[in-house]
Amino acid sequence: MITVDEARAKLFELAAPTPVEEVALIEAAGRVLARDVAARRDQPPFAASSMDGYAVKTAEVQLHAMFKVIGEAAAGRRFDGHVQAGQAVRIFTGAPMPEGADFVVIQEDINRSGNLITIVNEPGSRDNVRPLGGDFRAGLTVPAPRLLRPNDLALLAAMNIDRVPVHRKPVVALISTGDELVMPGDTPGPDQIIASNTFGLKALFEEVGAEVRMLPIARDNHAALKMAFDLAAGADLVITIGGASVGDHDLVGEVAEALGMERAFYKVLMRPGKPLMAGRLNGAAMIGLPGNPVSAMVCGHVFVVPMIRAILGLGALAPGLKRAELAVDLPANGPREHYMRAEVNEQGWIGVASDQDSSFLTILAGANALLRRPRNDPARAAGEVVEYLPI
Ligand SMILES: Nc1nc2c(c(=O)[nH]1)N[C@H]1C(S)=C(S)[C@@H](COP(=O)(O)OP(=O)(O)OC[C@H]3O[C@@H](n4cnc5c(N)ncnc54)[C@H](O)[C@@H]3O)O[C@H]1N2
Ligand code: MOO
Repeated sequence: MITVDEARAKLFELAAPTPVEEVALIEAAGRVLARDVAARRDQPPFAASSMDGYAVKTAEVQLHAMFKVIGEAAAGRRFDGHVQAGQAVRIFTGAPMPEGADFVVIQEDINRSGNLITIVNEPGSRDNVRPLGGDFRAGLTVPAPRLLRPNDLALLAAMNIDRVPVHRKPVVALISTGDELVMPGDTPGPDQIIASNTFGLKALFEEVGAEVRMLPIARDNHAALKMAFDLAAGADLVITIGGASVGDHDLVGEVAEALGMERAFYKVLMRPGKPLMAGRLNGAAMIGLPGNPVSAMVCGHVFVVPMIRAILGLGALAPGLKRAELAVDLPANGPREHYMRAEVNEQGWIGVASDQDSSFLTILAGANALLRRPRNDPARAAGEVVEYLPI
């Protein structure tokens, strides 16, 4: 058996980044920028007023000074003349500064009578002018790779970039396997349960930018599993759930190998998630997740999410762990790295769920963290600092 880190490294070897495609900026939220993009203009493209008020010459700004208003500058419509000594231009936020003026006295500090204004409050030294290119100059790059967040989209729009090069969304095919499974809403037979894993995993993988195809449930026989793999053709990543262990009906590895799967590994020193398998199948990466619902979700967080990020060009990085103080004592851990369902409270203390059964979804849904116990970690006392993966 290999360790969690070794398994993740082997998964990263199977994770080829998807090709680059161009999408409209309006579609680019959550996509991964694949090439540096450069601003097409300066922002602001002219010195602009940052306040509503009156544009004047700095040298003339003092309490009780008087000016004659000779025109107006609004956002989108500049004042064409030149401001001379003793003159002011009515100006609004975002408007280009008129030539000859380099200070905006805010209107709250002005008394106006007809075309005459007087500075009636101490105007201070802030000129209220945004210099040309103060935010960015043409040519400033947004470097790739970068997961495009809402703030990035606003920046790219301001840079006048209407199309962006991004990695194509990896297509993930999800296959539940098992005679016991029916879909939510169906009527299960007396020995059947509802397929739950695919729903959690689909949401998890879509959250990190994959396009997920949920395939029909495959029954526990060679023909059904083969058909499921056929339906998965074209996916970048084929993920099966269940049938990974050692029982007589656990056929996934057997069928995948008969179809040409080159195995990268089988079984990981991990709890839950031991019977994890991976390999390459017809040019796609293939992962066989264990069927236990919590095991499948934990493997999704610990392995598949980082792998999807790598396929998206974001690099081969383990998921970021955080630290918290233990709220309880913990016994020594065994030889498998343990991901315990846990809850971190607002004070930064972490407590573990009392039942760590790898099939209990109520406990997983109530957790906000997976507390990571390293292999053979000694007993830990309340107050010690431990690592966890936020979920
Ligand atoms: N003799 C041994 N038995 C088992 C071992 C072992 O080492 N020796 N490992 C155990 C561990 S650990 C796990 S985890 C499970 C994993 O088994 P499989 O991957 O073969 O999964 P199944 O047997 O098909 O299912 C296990 C469990 O999960 C339920 N299941 C499966 N798929 C779904 C789904 N899509 N949605 C909801 N629930 C699902 C299934 O009904 C079973 O209850 O093996 C242990 N056994
Ligand atoms: O993957 Mo299993 O959970 O170790 O029960």
